Amino acid sequence: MEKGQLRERQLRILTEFSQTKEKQQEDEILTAKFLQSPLLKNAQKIGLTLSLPLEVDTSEIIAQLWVSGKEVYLPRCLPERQMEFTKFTYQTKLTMTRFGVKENHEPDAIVDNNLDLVVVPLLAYGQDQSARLGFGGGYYDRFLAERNLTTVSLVNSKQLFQHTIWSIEQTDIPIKNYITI
Ligand SMILES: Nc1nc2c(c(=O)[nH]1)N(C=O)[C@@H](CNc1ccc(C(=O)N[C@@H](CCC(=O)O)C(=O)O)cc1)CN2
Ligand SMILES: Nc1ncnc2c1ncn2[C@@H]1O[C@H](COP(=O)(O)OP(=O)(O)OP(=O)(O)O)[C@@H](O)[C@H]1O
Repeated sequence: MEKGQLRERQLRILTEFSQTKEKQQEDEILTAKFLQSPLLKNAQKIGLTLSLPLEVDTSEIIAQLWVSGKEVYLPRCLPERQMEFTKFTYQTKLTMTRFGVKENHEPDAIVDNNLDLVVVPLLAYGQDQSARLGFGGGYYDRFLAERNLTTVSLVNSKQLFQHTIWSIEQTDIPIKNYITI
């Protein structure tokens, strides 16, 4: 299957799922599993996103990372599909982007891409090839291609595929670690 075709299908399925109690329950399980994950133990600087409703909810994770004294970094999109991470605290001023997520575009933002762990958002995850399907901007593939960072994805029941049923590209970076329900 072409990526674009599966992306459209996943957007529809995940939007529908986002309105259910099951989605909320899965978010809670994924949050708990992530917070207990050995990947987090020695990680101080964590990169993750502010989730859209159709994505795995990251809000409680961010709150708990702050409580445990870890540093949270959010991506911001730059020209030419580049991306960088900015430090996120309760005081950070955010502005809404056309994509629909808030980002820190303040001139004094603290930029740091040397993260200990990056939680990578997705629409689909193919277990057999550690393959990831995202929104199609190619932001994470470009970002990860330039660095050797530890990555993990949180994958709910609608996002999980035992077999990668879409055609992967040369530039797709596998996400080696995943946590699912
Ligand atoms: N919650 C969340 N934040 C995230 C991501 C994500 O997947 N989830 N991203 C994961 O990568 C980055 C943003 N990804 C994007 C992916 C695609 C387009 C995109 O297709 N833009 C269209 C124009 C849309 C518009 O401006 O109306 C385009 O460039 O053609 C934009 C951002 C960073 N932040
Ligand atoms: N490192 C790269 N260099 C040049 N082009 C790239 C690179 N990585 C990805 N691309 C291109 O960017 C486009 C979008 O990539 P892809 O469909 O994999 O995005 P995605 O991983 O779903 O999106 P995102 O990471 O933004 O969620 C593709 O045309 C792909 O070939």
